[in-house]
Amino acid sequence: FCSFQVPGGHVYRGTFVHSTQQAPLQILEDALLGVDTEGKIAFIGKGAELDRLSKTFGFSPPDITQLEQHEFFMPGMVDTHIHASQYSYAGTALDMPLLQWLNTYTFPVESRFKDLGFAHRVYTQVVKRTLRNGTTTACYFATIHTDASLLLGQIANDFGQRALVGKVCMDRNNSVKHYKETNQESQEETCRFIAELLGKKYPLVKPVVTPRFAPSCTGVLLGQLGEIAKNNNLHIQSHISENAEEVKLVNELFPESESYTDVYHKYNLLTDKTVMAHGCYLSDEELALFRETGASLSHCPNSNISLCSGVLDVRNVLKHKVKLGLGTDVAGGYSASMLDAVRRALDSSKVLTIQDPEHETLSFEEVFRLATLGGSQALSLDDQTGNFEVGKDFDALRVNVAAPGGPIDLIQCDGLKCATQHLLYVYLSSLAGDDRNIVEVFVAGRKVVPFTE
Ligand SMILES: O=c1[nH]c(=O)c2nc[nH]c2[nH]1
Ligand SMILES: [Zn+2]
Repeated sequence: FCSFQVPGGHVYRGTFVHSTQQAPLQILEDALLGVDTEGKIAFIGKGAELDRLSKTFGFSPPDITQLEQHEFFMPGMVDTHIHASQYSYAGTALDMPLLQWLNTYTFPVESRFKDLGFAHRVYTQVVKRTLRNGTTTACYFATIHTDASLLLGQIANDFGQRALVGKVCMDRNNSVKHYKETNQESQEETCRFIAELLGKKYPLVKPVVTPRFAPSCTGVLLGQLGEIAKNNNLHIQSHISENAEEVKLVNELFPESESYTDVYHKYNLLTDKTVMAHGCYLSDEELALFRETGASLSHCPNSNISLCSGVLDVRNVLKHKVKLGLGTDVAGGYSASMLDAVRRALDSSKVLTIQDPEHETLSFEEVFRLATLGGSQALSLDDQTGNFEVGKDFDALRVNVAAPGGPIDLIQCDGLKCATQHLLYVYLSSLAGDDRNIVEVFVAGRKVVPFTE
């Protein structure tokens, strides 16, 4: 804590809400939280401990930022799966199932990212939009284009977002001419992407090895990407078992494998730094393999519904002790906001309960954890972010539930002090709080929203 010094550091006083391993929702009323000069949480204590904390950490009362009534801090949200390139057509083209949707809309749009001007426009918009909506950490798919993917890394760094960035790999695609690589190109460009992105030494932006999904990659490429990830100790992301037709196709393309999960496992693509999107049709045996390897799942409920793909049984995934976070999956998911992912996750769980009253519906507290701590665990970044533990980076949203001009009327709280749990509930899951309620966003202690320019 010796690096803590006001004015370099910062102290906040007010209500903090976050999740821990033990509790999906912990509410800390009148807490004091100090951020050191490196952007890490130096201490978190009670307001009543002001004297002791101010002596230990060397700050004085005027240095403290006091939250207003109806405000709280929550951890920044972690989007474990988003296609930055597809933000260019988010909100449209949701009238087909996955494989036809890819061929008809997705591949033609993604092929345009050869144009760096177009890439710059879209990538700037998606980074700003997600940050403004409280995504402090994003795990991005870009496209097959190395230079445009590097540009996405630069833009995330410039705006101060924590990000994993993947140059997409695909050496199999018969539908859109030129939107594929040879096996050799994919391997060489992946190596160039990794070397150049790591060479930038961005503190919060890292490369992630990104085979698009098994149907877009030959076994040879999958094996090479497994090697590259292993040799460089890198994250891996892809898609798995999203849609029934896709699962059938994978069984046909990889007849020697026992399951979709087995395909990735054979090529060393399931590690404790792997995140796979969807997983709607995984068997219990496949989930057991996820658990054994430490690989995680990204639950993308908006996309699952929008493309009529399936409904992930999150409760079953959690029972298997598989790490799980939430993803927007733009543009299969039409919203880039993690608040939407929270609501869709709750709705999807309720659909399962309608189908089977024995199903144990997810609580809003559990989904809150998935959007924050769960996501950081799914990305193996929970040593750095996900909640307000001393030593982690201060990635936080300052939320004002009653923000002027915002979408929430706090009728039930008229004249009363609202219970924090009620405030969080109306903001997150029922009264559709949105970016108007997120008055400030911090990543690693730095205020990144409102934007400075
Ligand atoms: O939702 C999805 N979006 C994609 O871009 C994609 N590619 C393979 N599988 C996919 N699923
Ligand atoms: Zn996806």
